[in-house]
Amino acid sequence: MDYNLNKKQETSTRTALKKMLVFMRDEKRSLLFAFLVMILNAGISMLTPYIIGYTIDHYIQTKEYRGLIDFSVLLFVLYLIWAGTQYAQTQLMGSIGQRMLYALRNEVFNKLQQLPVAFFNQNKSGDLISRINNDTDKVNQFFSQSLMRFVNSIFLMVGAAAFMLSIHVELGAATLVPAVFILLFVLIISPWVKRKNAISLKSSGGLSAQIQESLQNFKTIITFNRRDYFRKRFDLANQDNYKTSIVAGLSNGLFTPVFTLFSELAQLIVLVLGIYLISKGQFTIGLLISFIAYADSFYRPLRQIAALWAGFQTAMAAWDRISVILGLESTLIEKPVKTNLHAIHTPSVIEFKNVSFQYPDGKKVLHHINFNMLAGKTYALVGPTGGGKTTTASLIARLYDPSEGEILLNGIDIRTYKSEERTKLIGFILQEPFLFTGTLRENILYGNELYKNSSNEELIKIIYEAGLSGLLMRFEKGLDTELKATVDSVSLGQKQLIAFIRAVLRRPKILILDEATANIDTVTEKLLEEILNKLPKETTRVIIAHRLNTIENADEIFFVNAGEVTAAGTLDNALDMLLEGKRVS
Ligand SMILES: Nc1ncnc2c1ncn2[C@@H]1O[C@H](COP(=O)(O)OP(=O)(O)OP(=O)(O)O)[C@@H](O)[C@H]1O
Repeated sequence: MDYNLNKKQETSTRTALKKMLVFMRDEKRSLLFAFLVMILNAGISMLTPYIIGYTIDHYIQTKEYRGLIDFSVLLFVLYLIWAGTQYAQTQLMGSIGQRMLYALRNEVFNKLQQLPVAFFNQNKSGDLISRINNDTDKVNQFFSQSLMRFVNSIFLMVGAAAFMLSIHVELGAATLVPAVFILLFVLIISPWVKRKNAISLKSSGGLSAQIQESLQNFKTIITFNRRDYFRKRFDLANQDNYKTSIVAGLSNGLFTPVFTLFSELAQLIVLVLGIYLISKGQFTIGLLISFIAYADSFYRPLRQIAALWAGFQTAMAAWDRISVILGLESTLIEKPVKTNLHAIHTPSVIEFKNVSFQYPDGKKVLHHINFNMLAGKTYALVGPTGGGKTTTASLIARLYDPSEGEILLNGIDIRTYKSEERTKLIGFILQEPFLFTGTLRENILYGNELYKNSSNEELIKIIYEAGLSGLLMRFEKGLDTELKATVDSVSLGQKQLIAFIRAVLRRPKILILDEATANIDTVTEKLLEEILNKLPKETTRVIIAHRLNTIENADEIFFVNAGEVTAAGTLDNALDMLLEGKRVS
């Protein structure tokens, strides 16, 4: 499956909105309450111009000041309620927005946890971080700050239009004509504006990926004195971001002047037609004052919508970028179990049946491979760089699924195992082990359900029994040694030791070591070998190594190259195959 997020099609605003509404289901009650408060607020805004017009016509022009006082008190009370509801809706929508942002970030992050390795191969982490942080924030900004004003404006407009039409149908209709042009303008231009915003957000993601890449590789940059290279690349990404942001800004800025122009036109229509009607005796001054206020109540929110519309388009573009992640499904699904797990008795712990594999966008790495591995045996995978050893091991651990063929784990299709079952059975020490920020204890118990509640004393005893105490002693503060994910506080060799303890303590049935001793001194390597020998006798070991001395005790050696996995027989044979120049084709 193609997981490249930047190749995914953008969706229409309507589809995006529909998806967003599904996401808002948990906030239904709070939103309903906020909307009720909003209606009350908008209702008061609608009523006050009418009361003012009424007061002018009935009490000021007739000089009945008693009524003027009563209506002034009424207006004051209404303004107080208006202020209270204004505050309440800001608070309500602000907290709904924050809750949604929290839930949205969680949802995106959880989705990332479910996606397979292929997804992370195809997307840059900087861009993903930008989607989780920047894009969710754009959506939140719209929700917490603009949505309320947006809806409020719509209520005000509908109310104002209704009042205008009920006071004088012809004058009301004439006042609303410019709004029709505004609507047409919005319909025509919005998709283009959204696209410009999407390009700008994509470029922000690219910039973030660029920053992340150079921060991650700062040592190489300094060693090769290639600061200029990364500066240039950064400069290019920054320029692109600058240009696309300017275009997005310009397109966003189109709404306000057009809206303002048409709303001024509407005011002009009201004044000219209104005065004409008064001169004909068909309208009163009080009604005209109310009418002007209503026209303002209609077009002021419209101008506000103009300002918010750009934010809405940005939020929709950001939402698109988030929802493509949420819409992804892992292709590494669990197949329904076809066979009773206990019914199968096979000596093969792993079996490749006619397996072919190709990376998305990559070439075919394995062609119709068949081999099997027996319980308790040690297997070595050797071959030239880029030959396909790590790929073969990754398939054993189901980091990917074969493009063709089948892999059996204990005689059953590996795809039928639940991920927790499978990871319990298979331990994989990667070429570049990753440590998390935390203590050594936390790092070695990562993903270990067996000992997660053991005390330090119990754990030390377990480590001792597993023969791992020699490795633990390499760390001055033992299990309490503080480790950091980003800082080189531990050497690569030490990281490999930690990954080794981590994998062995999970007591897997298959232990895969991918160049796991490449950065370890010979004495420690001997120690690792002893530990490997101490593993329960049914544990299958799969060792990938370039240093042939590490695999001399293997029961079987597979030569992996040019799409093939061939049993090499003896170590000498494997050496010959390597020297015979059987390089990657
Ligand atoms: N994530 C990936 N996407 C696309 N192609 C990949 C990916 N990982 C590896 N490859 C390609 O697959 C082929 C086999 O790579 P693999 O890492 O399995 O080789 P290897 O034998 O383990 O090499 P090494 O000894 O250097 O670790 C190479 O041509 C490599 O470029």
